[in-house]
Amino acid sequence: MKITEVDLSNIKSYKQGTIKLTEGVNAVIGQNGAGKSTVQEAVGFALFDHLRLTQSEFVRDGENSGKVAVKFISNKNGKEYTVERYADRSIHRILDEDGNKLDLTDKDERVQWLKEHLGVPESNSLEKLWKSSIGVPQTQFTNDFAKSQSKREGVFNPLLDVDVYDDLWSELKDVNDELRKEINEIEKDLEGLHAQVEGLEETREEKDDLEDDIEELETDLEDAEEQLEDKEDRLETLQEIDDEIEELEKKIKEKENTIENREESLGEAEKALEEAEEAQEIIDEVEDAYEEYEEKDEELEKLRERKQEKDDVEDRITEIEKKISQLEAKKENLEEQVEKAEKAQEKMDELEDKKKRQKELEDKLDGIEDKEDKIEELKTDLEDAEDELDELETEIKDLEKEIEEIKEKKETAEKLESLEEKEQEFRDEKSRLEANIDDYKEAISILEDAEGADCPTCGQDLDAEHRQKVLTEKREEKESAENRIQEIDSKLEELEEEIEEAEEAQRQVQRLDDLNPQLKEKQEEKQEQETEIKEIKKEIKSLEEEIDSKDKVESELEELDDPRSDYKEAEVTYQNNKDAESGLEEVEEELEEWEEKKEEKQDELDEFGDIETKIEEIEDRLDELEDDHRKYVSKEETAEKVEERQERVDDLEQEIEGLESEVEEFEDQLSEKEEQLDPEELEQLESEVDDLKGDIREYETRIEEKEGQVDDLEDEIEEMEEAKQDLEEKEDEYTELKKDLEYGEFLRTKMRDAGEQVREVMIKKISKEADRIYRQLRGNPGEKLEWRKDYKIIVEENDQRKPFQKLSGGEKMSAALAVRLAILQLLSDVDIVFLDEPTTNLDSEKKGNLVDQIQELNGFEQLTVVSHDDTFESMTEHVIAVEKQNGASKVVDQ
Ligand SMILES: Nc1ncnc2c1ncn2[C@@H]1O[C@H](COP(=O)(O)OP(=O)(O)OP(=O)(O)O)[C@@H](O)[C@H]1O
Ligand SMILES: [Zn+2]
Repeated sequence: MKITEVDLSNIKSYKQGTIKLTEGVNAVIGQNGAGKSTVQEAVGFALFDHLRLTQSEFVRDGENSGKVAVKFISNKNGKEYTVERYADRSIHRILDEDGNKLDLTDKDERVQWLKEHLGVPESNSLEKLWKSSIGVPQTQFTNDFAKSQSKREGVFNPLLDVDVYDDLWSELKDVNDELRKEINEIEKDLEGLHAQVEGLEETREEKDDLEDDIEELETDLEDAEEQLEDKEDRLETLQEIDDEIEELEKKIKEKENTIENREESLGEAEKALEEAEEAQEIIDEVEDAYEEYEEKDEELEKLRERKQEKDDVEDRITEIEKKISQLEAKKENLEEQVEKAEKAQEKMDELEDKKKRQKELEDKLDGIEDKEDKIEELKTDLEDAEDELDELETEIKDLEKEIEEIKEKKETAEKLESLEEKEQEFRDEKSRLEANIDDYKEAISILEDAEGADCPTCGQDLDAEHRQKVLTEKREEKESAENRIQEIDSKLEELEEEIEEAEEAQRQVQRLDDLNPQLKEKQEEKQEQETEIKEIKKEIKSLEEEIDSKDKVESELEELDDPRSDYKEAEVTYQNNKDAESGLEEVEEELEEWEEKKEEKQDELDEFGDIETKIEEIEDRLDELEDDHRKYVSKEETAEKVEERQERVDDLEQEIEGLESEVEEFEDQLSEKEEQLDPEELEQLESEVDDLKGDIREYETRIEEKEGQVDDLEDEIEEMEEAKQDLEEKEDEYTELKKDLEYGEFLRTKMRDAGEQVREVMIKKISKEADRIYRQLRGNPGEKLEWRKDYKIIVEENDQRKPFQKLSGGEKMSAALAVRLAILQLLSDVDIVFLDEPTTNLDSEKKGNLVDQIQELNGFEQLTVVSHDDTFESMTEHVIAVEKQNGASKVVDQ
């Protein structure tokens, strides 16, 4: 097996890095902190399921997750696979050469697959093998050997696979203990079963005895039953005769009862007959009185009906009278209303003219008041118009004044042209003078120059005198020109002012073209305004004349004293009462009708006459007749029954006769039967039958009792027989278990011994190989290494034995390395190893030995050294240099 590539993304200091590894020795070289150990850690994480840190710590700071991908060649089939594992994400998968994901359903399957393809024995754990041999972390390398014995066992026992035996030994204890427990339980069961089976024979005998008793009892029972049958036959015959006698006696008694009953009825019937005959006699006496009473009673009935009719008529008359008095009240009320309406109408007629006059006057007054308002309005208008006129007059005056002033400026304005001409003349003169001054200056400067040849004025030779003369001349001329310019300038200043004034005057004069028409317009407006004022005044005057009559109108109105209101009041009264007249006629008609009705009813009432006296008379007569009438009524019914009651008496006498002859006949039959029966024999038989029945009942109960006992015993026997069967089975099982336990104990001892033996053999082999490697590393044939069965390392040098703790740092490193390499070679098919800083504490000679030795170690396909020591750089085939640049690890050389 060999790893070909380790690919890191966002792992620890790596953003992205790919480390290619080859067969043989690889050296990952770099400064402290460059990112070397990370490569080894990544392999442990992906292939061996081991990470010293938490996954989050493994992820590059600031990232959410990181990824490791390790490519390797399988031990099993030589194919290349890629194992991908993410830190901080639960993805762990294996891809084949074509990048297809292998179908491994869970962690167990994945671990199984990895073990097969990495060459790790099934019974070893990936993680433990990695930690103890393949990729031992730097800190752990020598430490494991310096630990206490039990800690050492914890590390190395599982590796040597001897735990299996120990596990078996302790598991077998559980099995044996379980067997012992079962044996104990069975022993207890057996004890119980023995006790149960003990009484079986005795119980069987008891049951047989009971069955004999039952047989005897059954024979006795049969005898008794036969006797009983005979006796009962005879008893039956006798009892039949006895029953017949009893029957006859009963019949006789019944008939005699009936006779007694009928005789009683006969007595009652005779009494009733007598009563009926007495009643008939009374009726005959009071018959006449009864008939008169009935007649008079009927008459009274009729009279009372009549009297009711009369009362109804009287009630009706009272009602009519009530109606009449209501109508009369209504009539009176209406008459009052009619009078009110008539009076109101008269008043309205009376006020009609005055009302009209009031209206006329009021209209007139309204007109006058409107005119007064109009005058007020006109007066305001007049004031406004006068104000406006004043304003116009002022404006006209102002305009006239302005025009006058402008006219005065006309002269000044007309001077402008000549002033401007004058100005131009001065300016021309000034510029001529300025040109002259320039000429003078030139001449003066020529003259002042001593070398000058000719005179600039006359052209003759310049002697000193001439020069002085001309110079003075020129200077004077220049000065006078300059003076003249000054003069001109002051004149020009004055002129300038005058021109300005003239220009201003000219502007004013031009305005006259506007001002004159303005003045004319205002004057016209003034004239219009004056006409308007005159008209307004005229109108006011005419209106004031028209309103002179106001006082007269007002005093007439006051005198009238508002006839319209009185008229209105009368009108309202008339409206409210005007319908009363027609209402009154109706009421009068109605009243007449009711009076007629009353008269009719009164006639009707008179026709009835004096019913009341007649009723009183009849009532007196009825009082007299009442006693006899009552007697008749009370006896009438009884009297009618005489014939019927006579018949009843005759019937009863005949029936009694018949019954008496029947009784005689039954008595004859009875004495015949009594001769056939002996009462003593009957009594005897009855008591014998009773006794026999008692005997039979007793036999039956005793048999039942015994049978119950037999049933109980049978159940008991069955149970015991079952227990006996159980007992036999349990005894077989017991023997079997005892044998198993013996074998278990045997196996257990053997296991313990075997584990120990296997371990010793393995450690001896490893120790021998480690000794070889150690000597090679140290390069000193005098040193010897022994790895003892308690996993202690002892080094012997020149017959001096040194335990691990006493070794120097370099010796410790070499010794630990030797043992670990030996373990790997002998215990697994894994032929790769990572060594993190193996040269720590070694001097340069030992370093050289180590490097040589590592090169030559046989049995390893791939060996990767992680180191900051550059000794490896010169000595190994494949060097991978790792460096940190800007906080990220980089593979710089490989
Ligand atoms: N999660 C992380 N993110 C970024 N950097 C990290 C993270 N964890 C550790 N490091 C840094 O990564 C760098 C590389 O660590 P590594 O253990 O690989 O160093 P090394 O090269 O083996 O050094 P030494 O020789 O000292 O053991 C260290 O500087 C470490 O501080
Ligand atoms: Zn001159």
